[in-house]
Amino acid sequence: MAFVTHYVRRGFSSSAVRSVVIKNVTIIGGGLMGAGIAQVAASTGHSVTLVDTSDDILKKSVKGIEGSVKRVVKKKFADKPEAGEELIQKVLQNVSTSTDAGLAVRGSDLVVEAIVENLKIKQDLFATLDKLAPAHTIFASNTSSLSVSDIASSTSRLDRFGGLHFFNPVPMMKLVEVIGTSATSQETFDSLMSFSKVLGKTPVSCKVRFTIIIVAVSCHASKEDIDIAMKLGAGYPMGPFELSDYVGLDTIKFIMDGWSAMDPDNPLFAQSELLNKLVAEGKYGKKTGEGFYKYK
Ligand SMILES: CC(=O)CC(=O)SCCNC(=O)CCNC(=O)[C@H](O)C(C)(C)COP(=O)(O)OP(=O)(O)OC[C@H]1O[C@@H](n2cnc3c(N)ncnc32)[C@H](O)[C@@H]1OP(=O)(O)O
Ligand SMILES: NC(=O)C1=CN([C@@H]2O[C@H](COP(=O)(O)OP(=O)(O)OC[C@H]3O[C@@H](n4cnc5c(N)ncnc54)[C@H](O)[C@@H]3O)[C@@H](O)[C@H]2O)C=CC1
Repeated sequence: MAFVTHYVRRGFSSSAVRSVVIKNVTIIGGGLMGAGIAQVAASTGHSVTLVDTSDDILKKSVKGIEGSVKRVVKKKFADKPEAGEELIQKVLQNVSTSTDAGLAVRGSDLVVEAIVENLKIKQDLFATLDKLAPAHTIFASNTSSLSVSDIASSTSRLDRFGGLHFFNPVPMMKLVEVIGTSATSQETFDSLMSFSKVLGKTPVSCKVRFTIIIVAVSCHASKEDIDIAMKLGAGYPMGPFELSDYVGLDTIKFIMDGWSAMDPDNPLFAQSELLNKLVAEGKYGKKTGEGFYKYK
């Protein structure tokens, strides 16, 4: 572990703040987001351990990382194939995998959690890791919709806990939302901001909402018409149904159910029969080959 001292402006005054230099990162969850976060962390020189529940899933994650970094290289190093090959090798060397989260966090400066969007499961994971990770290790959740304070409450390191909300696809999307709870220390917050910048991202401190997706799944026009309207009329790169398939309908349902539980009378969060049906049939979107649209 190392510290740097730098100056931040808060209001009209500046104050010296230390932030943890993050070198070793454990990422829990090797799905869409975890694999993407592992890729960008590895390509910016971090030593990454990617954790999931089985070796088969992890093999798929690493294959996905390799495929994605090759896409980046094809664009970025079109004229410099050797530099491109070097980056591919660097990423693959910097990523190791494990099915033992407790073991993986032992040498970590930062743990980023990107598992299923379920409060109890995230709390249980962090409660276990809290007992095993070194005292200095910062914990961060990539949650889309849950309260970071609620997740952190299962640990005894409230000051070293925050949200790091990346966007999908992680290698392409520049934004990272850094979320500090009322208990997050300034040092932790600054460390998460610095880490995001080192990854080449633009960190901001704010909350996220998916009103467009929610309005779309509750709406009665055809999905094709809504997607075309949002792309051609509003300049969105993907329409809300395409984007829902891209995010994962299982994740969208976790988010909507969570908000519905918090605000049951809000018609925006009313159950969508179509969404429920697709999820019940295992049609989660692009990752399973079918969601609102078919991808096979
Ligand atoms: C749920 C949450 O909590 C928060 C969220 O993340 S919400 C989701 C936020 N994300 C968005 O809104 C994404 C909206 N979509 C987009 O920005 C774009 O459609 C996109 C960047 C995903 C793809 O770009 P595109 O131009 O539409 O399509 P596409 O031709 O597939 O990609 C262009 C290039 O981007 C790059 N690219 C796209 N996806 C990539 C990936 N996963 N890895 C690496 N490179 C990628 C590649 O260079 C690709 O070129 P090749 O196909 O030749 O490899
Ligand atoms: N899909 C998206 O566009 C975005 C998702 N998020 C958030 O990121 C998190 C992950 O989402 P995705 O990557 O899309 O999900 P995903 O379903 O693609 O991947 C989740 C992975 O976590 C693994 N996992 C589940 N429980 C685990 C445990 N206890 N220990 C280790 N691994 C475990 C699963 O096997 C799976 O591989 C969620 O909180 C989601 O809300 C945030 C931004 C965008």
